[in-house]
Amino acid sequence: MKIDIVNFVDGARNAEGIAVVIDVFRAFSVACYCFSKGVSKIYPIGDVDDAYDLVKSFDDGILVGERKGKKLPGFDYGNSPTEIMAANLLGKAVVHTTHAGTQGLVNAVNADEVLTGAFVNAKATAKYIKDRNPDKVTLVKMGLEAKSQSDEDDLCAEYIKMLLNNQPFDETAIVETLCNSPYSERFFDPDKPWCPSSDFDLCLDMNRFSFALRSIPDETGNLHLEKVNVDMAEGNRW
Ligand SMILES: O=C(O)[C@H](CS(=O)(=O)O)OP(=O)(O)O
Repeated sequence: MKIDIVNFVDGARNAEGIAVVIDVFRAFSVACYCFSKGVSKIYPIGDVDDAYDLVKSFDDGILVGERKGKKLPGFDYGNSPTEIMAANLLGKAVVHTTHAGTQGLVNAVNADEVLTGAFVNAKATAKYIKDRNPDKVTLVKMGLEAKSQSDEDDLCAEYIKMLLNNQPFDETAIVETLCNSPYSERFFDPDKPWCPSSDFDLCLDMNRFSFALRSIPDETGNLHLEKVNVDMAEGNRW
């Protein structure tokens, strides 16, 4: 299995094999928490106006997402796992647009299969890939605003790569590193209430979920995320 690590929208566009689009803070942590709250579907969208249009086609649709970290006008929830955990989302269709994460999914058009990447389901994602045994895996780090490197996505890519290679990785050290990272400061800044410290904790709740999220087009051509439960006991070497 050849594993490449690439960056941002260009990296997503050129990703081959199984692509894992990684966005720890916060898009793909949020997506996992949405499924844990019983949403029916998540539609990752690039353009904000497309999100406003798409949600109108659902009786039970809600808008989740951000630009510059803040909830968008008319949206039901920000890109915040804390908000998602407090919401009643059973059966809702989530239309999700974010500055970085969802841009990677909509641009990963050359991959055979596209998955989301986050710490909350990293082992399940790696196990899913190992079971598929692909020739090529591309780990796409979306970083800050899909423009610059960020510690959490770099570490998550390294972590998934080590899991795929059956190598040990100190998960406690990941959390410690991120506690002291400048990329985590916004979660502890009283002037940024849209990034609560509980989001930091929820995004770093390592391997809380035993499912992978696949991004696949539906019959109308819109992408949606599909939850794939992964048997973590059978053949689990971690
Ligand atoms: O909502 C977030 O935390 C980020 C903001 S930014 O793009 O990294 O500045 O959005 P996401 O798309 O989840 O990375």
